[in-house]
Amino acid sequence: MDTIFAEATPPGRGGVSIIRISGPEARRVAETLSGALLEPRRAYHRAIREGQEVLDDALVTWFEAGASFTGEESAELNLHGAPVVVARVGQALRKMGLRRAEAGEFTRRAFLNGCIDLSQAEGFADLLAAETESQRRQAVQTASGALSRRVAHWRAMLVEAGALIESSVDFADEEVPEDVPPRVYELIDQLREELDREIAGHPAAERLRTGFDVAIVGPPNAGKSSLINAIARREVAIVSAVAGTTRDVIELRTDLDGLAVTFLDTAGLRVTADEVEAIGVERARIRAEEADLRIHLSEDGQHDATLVRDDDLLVRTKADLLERDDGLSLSALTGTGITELLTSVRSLLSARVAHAGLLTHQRQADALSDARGALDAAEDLAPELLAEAVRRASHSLDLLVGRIAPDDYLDHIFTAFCIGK
Ligand SMILES: Nc1nc2c(ncn2[C@@H]2O[C@H](COP(=O)(O)OP(=O)(O)OP(=O)(O)O)[C@@H](O)[C@H]2O)c(=O)[nH]1
Ligand SMILES: [K+]
Ligand SMILES: [Mg+2]
Repeated sequence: MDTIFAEATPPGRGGVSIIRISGPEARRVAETLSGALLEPRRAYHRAIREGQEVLDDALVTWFEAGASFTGEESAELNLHGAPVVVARVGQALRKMGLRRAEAGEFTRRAFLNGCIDLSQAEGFADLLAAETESQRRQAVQTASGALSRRVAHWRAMLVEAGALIESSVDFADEEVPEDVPPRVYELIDQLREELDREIAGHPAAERLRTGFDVAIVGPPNAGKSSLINAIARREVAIVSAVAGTTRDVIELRTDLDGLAVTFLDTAGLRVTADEVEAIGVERARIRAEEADLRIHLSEDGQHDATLVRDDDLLVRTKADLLERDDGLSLSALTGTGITELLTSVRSLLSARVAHAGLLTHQRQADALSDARGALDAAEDLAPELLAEAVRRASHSLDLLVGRIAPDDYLDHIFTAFCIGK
């Protein structure tokens, strides 16, 4: 492994910029710049020098191999947060033979050195992308190894089952059909149940991570764009008295009390001879069908029944014009009913993720489903085949946490990180 470096803080001005160095030369390089650093994990206040020239003064820390994020010897320079300082120190490091790290390379090294597994690396990537409180909480859980611990528990069950099967096969008389100890079936039963439960919790967990789509639908002039503007508290969509104003789907990303929710303003649903509007209506239907929830707006209480699903909200608009107001209604003009509507959306969606599991990525769910599939019909298998099934299930669990992982998949994960992570 060569020694790499990168700034760990975003480009631009700030209080501090951190340059991270990792690899066998980390301590030597840090000492060349700043003088002897006796103890690891201690911050030294030093001048950073290239020859006689002082580049900055900084806090310098080094970490011994085995006690750092990457698992390698590493060092950190806390510099003043000015791009020119970072650029100049970076230049000095390159002159000393260090290579600038690629995106995600520190995390990749942490993975390759066994400090974290693949699911944790995915957790770190999710944490960097997190925008809401629930996404942060979930990502921290994954990054700190919640899924890894669960997998270790399932693996231990498979190891026990495998050992029991092996021993029954080894000692069996060739003529007599071997008996698999009943404990094996208990273990497999329990495992199947636990895997099923975890797999069932995957869609909710993934939704929590990616966020929800809520489509606002209804006939032209129902007030859909007015509603999305009221939610955004700014003009994200054109509002006009002309029916058929909105054509493109307009997305508004929001943090709904900790939940990531994207509201979609859509074209008013009607049959139209206008070619462009017709495309808009078609898109509106598709996005409405794909959304997690729909808010059906209308002035008169009429809704397109073909698009209404179980939990959907049916809401009358322009409540300020209504004489009698029964059921859910709102006015984008006066603001009445909007907080209540958002509260309903929030509680409908959070009810759906109440049983979110630990599988936040399709890849993880696929691996776990493979493990579960290997244990189908275990009761009907001869001992050798049962042992093979247990091995296959173990293998799938190994893939899940990335003990075995194809290079291109690793590339896919780690390049999603930023430089310096
Ligand atoms: N009085 C009243 N008028 C409203 C309200 N909401 C919207 N309007 C008016 O209704 C008309 C249509 O509003 P839009 O928000 O453009 O309706 P839309 O559903 O997006 O219409 P399309 O994009 O054409 O499908 C505009 O003239 C708005 O000012 C409301 O709460 N009260
Ligand atoms: K309109
Ligand atoms: Mg509109």
